[in-house]
Formats: sequence, structure tokens, C-alpha cells
Amino acid sequence: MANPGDCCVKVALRIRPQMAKEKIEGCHVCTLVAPGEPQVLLGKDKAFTYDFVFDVDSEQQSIYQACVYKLIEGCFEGYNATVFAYGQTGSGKTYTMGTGFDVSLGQQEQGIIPRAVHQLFQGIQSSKVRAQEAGVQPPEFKVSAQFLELYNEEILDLFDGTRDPESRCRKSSIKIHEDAGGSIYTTGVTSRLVQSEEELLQCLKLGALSRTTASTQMNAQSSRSHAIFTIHLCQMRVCQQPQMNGGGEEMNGVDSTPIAQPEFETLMANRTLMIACVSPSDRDFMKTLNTLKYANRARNIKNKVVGEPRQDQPADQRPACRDSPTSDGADGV
Ligand SMILES: Nc1ncnc2c1ncn2[C@@H]1O[C@H](COP(=O)(O)OP(=O)(O)OP(=O)(O)O)[C@@H](O)[C@H]1O
Repeated sequence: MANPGDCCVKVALRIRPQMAKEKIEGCHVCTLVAPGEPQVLLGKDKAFTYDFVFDVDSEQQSIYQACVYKLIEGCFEGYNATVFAYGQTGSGKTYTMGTGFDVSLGQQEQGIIPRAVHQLFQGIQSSKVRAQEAGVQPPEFKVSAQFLELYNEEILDLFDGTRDPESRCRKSSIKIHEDAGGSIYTTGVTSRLVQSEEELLQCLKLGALSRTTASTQMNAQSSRSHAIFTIHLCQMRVCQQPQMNGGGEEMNGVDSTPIAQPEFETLMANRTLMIACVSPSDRDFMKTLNTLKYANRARNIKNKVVGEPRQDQPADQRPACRDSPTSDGADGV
């Protein structure tokens, strides 16, 4: 039984449509989603339940609305949000998360990252407009990004312009540390400060370009690596709202709205989202089964809510969720 302060990783399952090749080669669909339920049946008797299940015809927009939108909203309250995709090669992770190359795709096909970038900048704009309408000083935000790649157990900095192809094999200077509270952090990573949505998407695109790609039997565009795109949103100045204390101070990552405990718990509970991506074809049955089992285990990972957020606390001293370590995994974006 979970403690009141514990919250689980949310898990969404996404089944991609069959590819033309799979249809031509006579693969059968071996997944069945229960109507109106977040349940999937694999084969005849392997049933799994998740927080969300998206069948083959699900659209990018509906997935974003259902399980990512609120996470990004929470970032304006000072909380971290993590969304990651998991699954076998060619299962739709890159399609679901999106890359900077999505600009050539239609609006409807845009993945999670470009949508999140858009929502972040819209949120910034709305905060400024609200402040202006209220006759107070508009808040200032600092947005920066980092883009890392894990490849052959090595961490590469995708924003490191000095890294020429020959030096790829040399060890990068990035280090992973764990602080006394068990939080993981990195040093030696390039941070790009950006001013606009377009600039952030351009960073994503440039980083994605330098990703180490190698084709695999399954997926000609396969990345064969794990990529982590991190966006830091920092509110530099508190809105001077008459009903608030301490307005106008320079702070890092502060929010302007006190959060009630039930809302806080909801936010924390939604903090980490894993999107398990699978193929519907019977040829991939065993790999899909492994992903479904792993995704099921991930639902039991607890994030520890350490305390209650305080209005006057900088974001980096706020109650934080701590993820239990995950076990083995397949490809991720
Ligand atoms: N929901 C979807 N709708 C339409 N096409 C999709 C969908 N999901 C994936 N695809 C297509 O399937 C192919 C494989 O998807 P994708 O490249 O996203 O897989 P991946 O899991 O990222 O693979 P890898 O781990 O090898 O990088 C791509 O051509 C992609 O456009």
C-alpha cells in the first residue's frame, strides 16, 4: 500500500499503426484495446491495464492533451516534469516524442516536444499579458536547454559544437553525480539560452542532427541511442500582485500562486510519464510482451513527495519527487 506522500509514475501505452511493410508481409494485428478502458489484450489472454492506452488510430494532439498538457502547466508552478518514451526499435518513440525535424510534418503530426515547447512559450506570454492587464511588472523568464545522448554507455553533448566526428570516440567531460538527497545531476553539459519558441526548436533540430544514427534491420531511421532533451524554465521576477507577500524580489524558479495540498499531490502524482510504445503486429509479439510487462512494473515506481511547497521557497529547495531507480530498459527518447 502506498504512503500518502508517495506517487507513482504514470504509464501510457501507445500502439502504432501497422507499417506498409508489415501489411505486405502478412503480419496480423495481435493487440486489442478494450473500448473505453485503459486496457489492452495481447494475443488471446495477456491483459494489461495502464493509466492511458492509445490505440493505432490515436492522434498526437489527443495524446498530448490527455497526458502531457497538465505536466507542462505544472512547470509554471515550479515543478519538474519528465516524459519519456520506451519501446523496441521502430515502435514509434521518435514519432511520439517528436524531433526538430517535425517542422516538415503537418501540425497534426507534431510530437510531444515541439508541442511542449509551444505550450511553454505560450504560458510565458500569457503570464506577461496577465501582469500587464493587472498593472503590475511582467515576470521575466529565462529558458535554457540541454541535449544529451547516451550511446554505447557513453554520454555525448549534442550541443557541443566543438565535438568533431573524430573526437566522438573520446570520452566526454560530462559527469553524472548524485547529491546527498539522492537527486541525480550532471556537470559539464552545454546549456543553450533561448529567447523564443523558434530558437528552442532550432536547438532541438541541430541537436537531433548530430545524434548518432545507424540503421537497423527493423527501422532504417533508427537512432540506436537514448536522447534526453531538457528544458529549464526559470522565472526571474515575481509578479507584484497586491494580495501576495514578497512581490518584486529576484528569485529563481518561483511561482506566483500558492498551491493547495490536494492540487500539489495531483501535480506530483503526474510528474513522470512513461509512454510505452509498441507495434501491433504478431511478428513483434514477444518484444511487445516484454514492453508491456516492463511498463506494468514501471507503474509501481514511487516518487517520494518530501514536503509541501512554500510560497517563499526557491524552486530548487522545493519539495521534490525522487524517482526510484528503474531497472533494465529498451530504447528510449
Ligand atoms: N503513431 C504513428 N503513426 C504513424 N506512423 C508512425 C507512428 N508511430 C511510428 N510511426 C512510423 O513508424 C516508423 C518507426 O517509428 P519511430 O522511428 O518513431 O520508431 P522508434 O521507436 O523511435 O525507433 P528507434 O528506437 O529505432 O529509433 C517511422 O517511420 C514512423 O514515422
